[in-house]
Amino acid sequence: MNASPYLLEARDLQIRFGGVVAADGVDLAITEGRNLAIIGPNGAGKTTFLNICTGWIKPSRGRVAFRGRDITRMAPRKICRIGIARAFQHPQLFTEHTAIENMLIAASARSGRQNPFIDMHNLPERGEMMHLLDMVGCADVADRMVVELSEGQRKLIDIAIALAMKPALLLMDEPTSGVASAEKFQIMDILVKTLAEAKVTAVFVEHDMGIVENYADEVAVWSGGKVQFKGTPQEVLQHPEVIRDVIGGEVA
Ligand SMILES: Nc1ncnc2c1ncn2[C@@H]1O[C@H](COP(=O)(O)OP(=O)(O)OP(=O)(O)O)[C@@H](O)[C@H]1O
Repeated sequence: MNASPYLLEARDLQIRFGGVVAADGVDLAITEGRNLAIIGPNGAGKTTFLNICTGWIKPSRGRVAFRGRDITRMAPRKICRIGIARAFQHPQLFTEHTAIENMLIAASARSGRQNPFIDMHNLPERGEMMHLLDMVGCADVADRMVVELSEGQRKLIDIAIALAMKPALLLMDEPTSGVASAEKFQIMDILVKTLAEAKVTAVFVEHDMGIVENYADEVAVWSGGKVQFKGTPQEVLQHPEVIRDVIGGEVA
């Protein structure tokens, strides 16, 4: 039973790498259904937070709970199985395979059926994987080699792979980085709609304030290894310290 009102709750996270304090008492609560953007200057500890939540880094102090369950010392594979998926800044795809083949490779890994001689195209998950590609608007490129696709399409396929794990929470590092400006909003439209349909809450690190303003329900501002503010995009993006330290503009 989930005794916590939050989907994910981080309390007092601390980690240092040599002389660098990458998390210095991080406190953050994420509510189910409220997409959260993480913003902040380079080196503030944003990616470190995602790494702690996915089990890749163990904090020296503090606790992370997912649906009230302590996951601080849990292995990444187990964290993924209980409902936290991750998508990276650079999509982790096999570029010399087609989009559907990438989906089917992920389906094989999910089921633990990693036989190199298996007839991938006849896997029972093919229908499900085509449906996921369809959800992210990539069904028409299912048989195209990933190397031929745009960065935006690769990002969407990477998200479709993450959704194959049936997560409740998807953590993304800069979902629109490397995507042509004209394509960014289109990608985010598809992404946010797909995640809402799949009932997945998104947390995304983002440097583009236009994306934050349009697609986040809440924004957490990272600075010096901790969360300095949290609020709606309207509240946060007009905060004088955020304008000065993160957006880099003149304070009115
Ligand atoms: N594995 C590591 N070993 C040593 N130092 C690290 C490690 N991971 C992160 N750091 C350092 O910790 C600090 C926070 O890094 P992190 O990548 O979390 O910041 P960030 O806010 O995501 O930055 P950016 O916006 O540039 O991606 C940085 O100074 C970084 O160099």
